[in-house]
Amino acid sequence: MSDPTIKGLPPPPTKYDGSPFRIAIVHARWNDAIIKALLDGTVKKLKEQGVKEENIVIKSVPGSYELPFAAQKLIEAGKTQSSNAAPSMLASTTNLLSLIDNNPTAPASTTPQPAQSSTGGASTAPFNAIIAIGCLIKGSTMHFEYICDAVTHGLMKVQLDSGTPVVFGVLTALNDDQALERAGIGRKETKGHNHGEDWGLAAVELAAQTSDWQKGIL
Ligand SMILES: Nc1c(NC[C@H](O)[C@H](O)[C@H](O)CO)[nH]c(=O)[nH]c1=O
Ligand SMILES: CC(=O)[C@@H](O)COP(=O)(O)O
Repeated sequence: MSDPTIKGLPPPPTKYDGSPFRIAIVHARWNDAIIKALLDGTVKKLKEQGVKEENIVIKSVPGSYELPFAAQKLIEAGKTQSSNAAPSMLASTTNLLSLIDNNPTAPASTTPQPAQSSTGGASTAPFNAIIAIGCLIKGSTMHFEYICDAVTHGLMKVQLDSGTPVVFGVLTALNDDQALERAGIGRKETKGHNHGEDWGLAAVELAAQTSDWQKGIL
């Protein structure tokens, strides 16, 4: 492996508070010993930065090729949940008019509920970031190259089209040891570095920065 004093992700310039955010992780199940280590590293870092466990949604798909589609659908599902949790403005307006008519039988006003329930339960806000986790290991055909290319471009397209950050958590390893070392479970003494930790950091940073940028805060 290359010199760790040169290559790698330095600590973030700002310690971001993850507590307001809702993160979805979608992981492939191929090469599951490596996936499990990556997933553990990702969740550990998310929690270290304050993301609440109830606001971390974890879903799985068979393989990495399914990650872009799943990421797209999870983003849509998060937005659907959010709109379902906030009663429509029409319903609120109707109730307001009923109250003006002094109609005692009118239903109570349906003030839109906050995304975070009053009991502090799981948020129903749209996801602030998606982390797509997979592990592709080169075999003896070109299958590896085609999936790597499709998944990489697919995940990038999902994030640019949706405006929701999608962290690229896909290992593209030429052999087992490369994958094991990048999951921090290498067979050599050093064991390597768990890239899942980097992905958890990236997700909270992009969630925080995107939240500011959407409000015009630079
Ligand atoms: N060989 C690997 C795969 N292959 C499966 C595909 O990702 C996909 O699930 C299948 O072609 C059905 O659409 N997936 C990985 O994640 N890792 C591999 O090494
Ligand atoms: C990444 C893959 O699809 C690869 O593991 C499949 O192996 P093979 O090319 O030997 O079929």
